[in-house]
Amino acid sequence: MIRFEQVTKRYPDGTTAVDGLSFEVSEGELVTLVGPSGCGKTTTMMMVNRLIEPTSGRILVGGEDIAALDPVRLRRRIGYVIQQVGLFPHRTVLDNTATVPALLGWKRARARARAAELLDLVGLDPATYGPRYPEQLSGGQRQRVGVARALAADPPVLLMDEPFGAVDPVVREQLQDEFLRMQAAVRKTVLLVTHDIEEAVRLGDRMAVYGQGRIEQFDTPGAVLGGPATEYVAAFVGADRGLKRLSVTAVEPGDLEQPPVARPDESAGRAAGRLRARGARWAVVLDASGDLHGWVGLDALGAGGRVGDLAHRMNAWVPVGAPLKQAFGVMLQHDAGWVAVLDGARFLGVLTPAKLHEALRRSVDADARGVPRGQVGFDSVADA
Ligand SMILES: Nc1ncnc2c1ncn2[C@@H]1O[C@H](COP(=O)(O)OP(=O)(O)OP(=O)(O)O)[C@@H](O)[C@H]1O
Repeated sequence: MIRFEQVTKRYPDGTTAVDGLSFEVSEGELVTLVGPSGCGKTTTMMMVNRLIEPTSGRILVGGEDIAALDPVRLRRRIGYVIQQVGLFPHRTVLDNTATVPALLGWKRARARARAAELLDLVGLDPATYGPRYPEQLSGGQRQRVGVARALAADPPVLLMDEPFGAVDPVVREQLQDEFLRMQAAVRKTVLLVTHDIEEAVRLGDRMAVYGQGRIEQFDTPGAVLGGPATEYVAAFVGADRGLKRLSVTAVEPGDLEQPPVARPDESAGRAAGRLRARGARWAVVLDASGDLHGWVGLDALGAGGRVGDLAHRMNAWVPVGAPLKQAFGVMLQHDAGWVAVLDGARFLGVLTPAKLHEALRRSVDADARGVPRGQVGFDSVADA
């Protein structure tokens, strides 16, 4: 969808911002460009919508050499989100969002209807926020409007330059989550510039790690963390890259242990006997179709009666396909030695710290062997 062929940009003062860059972004793929300040990320991105012209080489978008296209028409096919959102202060949020459709000559009613739909998509209620002015929004909300505006004319390509850079870490993570959910639905071809390695790992289907004006490694986050191509990349991704892998490795059914099971209508005494026989201290409570009802401890079963009346709600759970990092977080939050893994309402098993470690090892080994990351990703989380 976006293809760089030996692209070099030299500024008039002699600075070589990018040097012989070649890479390709597939349709519907999100590629993050990450690297230290001044390494050429923004220059790379701005050559795609011709805000900067390359010195040599070719860039193709949708198979067409963009040098031959009218820049204004090209830009209408490319959404652009920047850190200083650049909303028009005297226009309402709704009109800001409708900017590009209006430029494209859409009828006012249609442009506004589309803008309302987009605000909704980025999590802003159009009735509440549409009539406001940008200064009446928080930084995170402004950022969302920036994304909505970029998507308004439904461009196939989205360029994002540090789109979540201007907000605090908590809001930032929230915006990233929302963006991933949205991207799973709209599947744009996205180039996203960031200097934050965590963000690059979290958001990218693949990531390009920049050295000075060059890409040092272009691969899935798992592969970059598991096998940095150069010393430089290893230093850049950091000594804690094992930890970062938690974000890109998914919980899979094969990682799970099966605790004893009790039925809600079963007598407490019978269930307690089974637990003792297995040397277990608790059981999951599942109904006949395998849906999770809760859990029950051996101590509670001493009270007698029916298991269903003694069971606790299961709070420590994650959907299958969730990143290990999320599972680990839930484990810590509930101070539990395990976390239940569900497929919809159906109970699949529990992830224990030992199994979490095994899963991490599996992903390191798989990447070392060059095996693709399977179904790892956030779409599966968003769908769950
Ligand atoms: N108009 C210009 N004239 C001369 N040099 C420039 C110009 N714009 C950028 N550069 C230089 O080109 C190099 C790459 O800049 P670029 O903005 O692409 O980096 P970046 O990786 O996006 O950095 P940052 O993360 O700080 O935004 C830098 O050395 C920068 O100083």
